[in-house]
Amino acid sequence: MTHQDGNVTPIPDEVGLLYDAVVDSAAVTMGKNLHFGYWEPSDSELSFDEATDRLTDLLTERLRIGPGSRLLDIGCGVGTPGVRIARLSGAEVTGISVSEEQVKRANALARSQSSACRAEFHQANAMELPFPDASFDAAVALESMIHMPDRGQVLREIRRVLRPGGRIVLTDFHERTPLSPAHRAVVNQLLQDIMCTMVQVDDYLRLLRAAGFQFKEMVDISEETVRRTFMALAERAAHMPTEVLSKLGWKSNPADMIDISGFGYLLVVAERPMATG
Ligand SMILES: C[S@@+](CC[C@H](N)C(=O)[O-])C[C@H]1O[C@@H](n2cnc3c(N)ncnc32)[C@H](O)[C@@H]1O
Repeated sequence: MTHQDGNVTPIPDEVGLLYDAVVDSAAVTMGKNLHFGYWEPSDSELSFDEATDRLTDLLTERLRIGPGSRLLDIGCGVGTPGVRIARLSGAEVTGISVSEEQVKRANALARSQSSACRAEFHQANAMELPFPDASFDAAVALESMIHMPDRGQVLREIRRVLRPGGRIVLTDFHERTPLSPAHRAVVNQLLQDIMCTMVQVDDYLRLLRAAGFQFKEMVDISEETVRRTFMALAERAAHMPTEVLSKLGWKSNPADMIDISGFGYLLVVAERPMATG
């Protein structure tokens, strides 16, 4: 469905088919992590792949998990972040994605690790999580909320499957400053290409409260993520064989996003309150 602002509501089955279709070309463009990189000003030498792992670690620090914890990874991609978190934290990770192909690759990656690394992946829709109440200690949604048709519904589902005191740590795209009509057209094309939407800067406080979460932290990490990620993607796209590029089906060009400062990237942390209700 196309809205007045040009945004299109993603349909989970279609998002899954999109990721199935681009699984190989996305690996060439994005690498093994399907998310933005994170660079501090002092990290000028960090490669895109290192910077995407850095973003995973930034979220992991906030999850407060360790050996014996159970983590739900919502929108697990090809398993790179989930396996990394399992390996480095000792937590037991259950990941879900709507893409069957991604889940196959994620489970193959998990099997290639030592038996001390406990991670498994399933095809499932975050709008209806197939898990019992209070069955996880924490949840992470690394750049998957962007694809959800209803963020409020997903947050309610996450709250349900978290134990009291459990944390959700997520990232999302947001409109950081009002976009000019020309910039909005470029951003909307990108959002349509990858079947996602972005939020307004104050949406999360309302969404979290309505889902019964206690707000903990919200950081705008656009400065550390957006510009350099689009520079890296533009650089890769410029050297990519045309058949790989055409498989991705992008009408947008990452180079056009580099100077759009109104497109932002948010890190959000919330907790299911201890008192249940
Ligand atoms: C941008 S990728 C991020 C993947 C992974 N978190 C990473 O950082 O590498 C978005 C992921 O969200 C998943 N996803 C999108 N909509 C979903 C839904 N409704 N339920 C579960 N997963 C979903 C996609 O299949 C994909 O794995």
